[in-house]
Amino acid sequence: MTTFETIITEQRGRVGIITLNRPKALNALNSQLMAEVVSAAQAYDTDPSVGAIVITGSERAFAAGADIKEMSEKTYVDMLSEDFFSAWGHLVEVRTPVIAAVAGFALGGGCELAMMCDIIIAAENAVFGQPEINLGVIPGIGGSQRLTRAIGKAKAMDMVLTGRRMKVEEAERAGLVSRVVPTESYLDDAIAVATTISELSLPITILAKQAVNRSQEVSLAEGILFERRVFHSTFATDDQTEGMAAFVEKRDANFSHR
Ligand SMILES: CC(C)=CC(=O)SCCNC(=O)CCNC(=O)[C@H](O)C(C)(C)COP(=O)(O)OP(=O)(O)OC[C@H]1O[C@@H](n2cnc3c(N)ncnc32)[C@H](O)[C@@H]1OP(=O)(O)O
Repeated sequence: MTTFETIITEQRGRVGIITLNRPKALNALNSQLMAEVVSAAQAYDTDPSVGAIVITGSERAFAAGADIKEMSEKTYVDMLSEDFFSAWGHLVEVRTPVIAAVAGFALGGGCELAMMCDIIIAAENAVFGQPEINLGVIPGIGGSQRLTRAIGKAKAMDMVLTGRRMKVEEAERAGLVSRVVPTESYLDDAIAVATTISELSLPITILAKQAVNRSQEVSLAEGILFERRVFHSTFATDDQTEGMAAFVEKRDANFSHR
């Protein structure tokens, strides 16, 4: 068993849950916390008993950003030689579907962490923003890129250049979040979505995630070819045989994740 200091991990059924646990600092993301998040996510990713991962914070803050106090001590050469923030990118290499359950502040690195996940389930009190401009810096964990892809250049420019915060209704309209749910139940709602995914075929959910993610990287023609080849490959799985047989026989599918 791995003991973490700044996160709590728990498995419920086939769902692995990672809870950020720096409440006094509103879950500010320091290097240790992010290393622990990546390590926990990688461990769940290689565990066949886990079919979906949920990353969450507290009702007050998903995460109020990268840790400003940690960064304030650093020089340009520190940042360059440490390649600061590069290690956080390993989270997007996780193949198992990852859901962000966001309540309260999701600012700066908090918003960027949510955007590294595959689905964002947001509580009614969630607030998103990229306020780095107020600190004399710019987003550094993908915010200028992923936010622009998620909500378009017009709104992303507005957010990044003014540092303004976006309430959840606007975030949903803009396409940043997948679902808005009551604050009282946001974590249960996110776990329910994760449970649904985790009970489907794991190899097929991995392929589905890869296909959607490919659309962010390549041309439409290349993406469609990639999708078709991956679709063909699903016919090499037991779960394709089972899923289609279950439909024909009018029963629930019993996926073996093979
Ligand atoms: C630079 C890159 C690439 C990425 C970034 O993420 S930069 C950071 C972006 N985030 C921000 O600028 C938000 C900073 N935080 C705030 O503006 C406020 O804390 C707030 C609006 C989220 C909440 O304000 P509130 O008055 O309710 O609470 P505070 O007293 O301000 O905070 C409580 C406690 O948490 C510490 N805190 C909050 N955010 C951070 C952070 N990003 N880094 C480090 N520490 C943070 C805050 O200092 C306070 O702790 P102390 O009382 O011990 O100072």
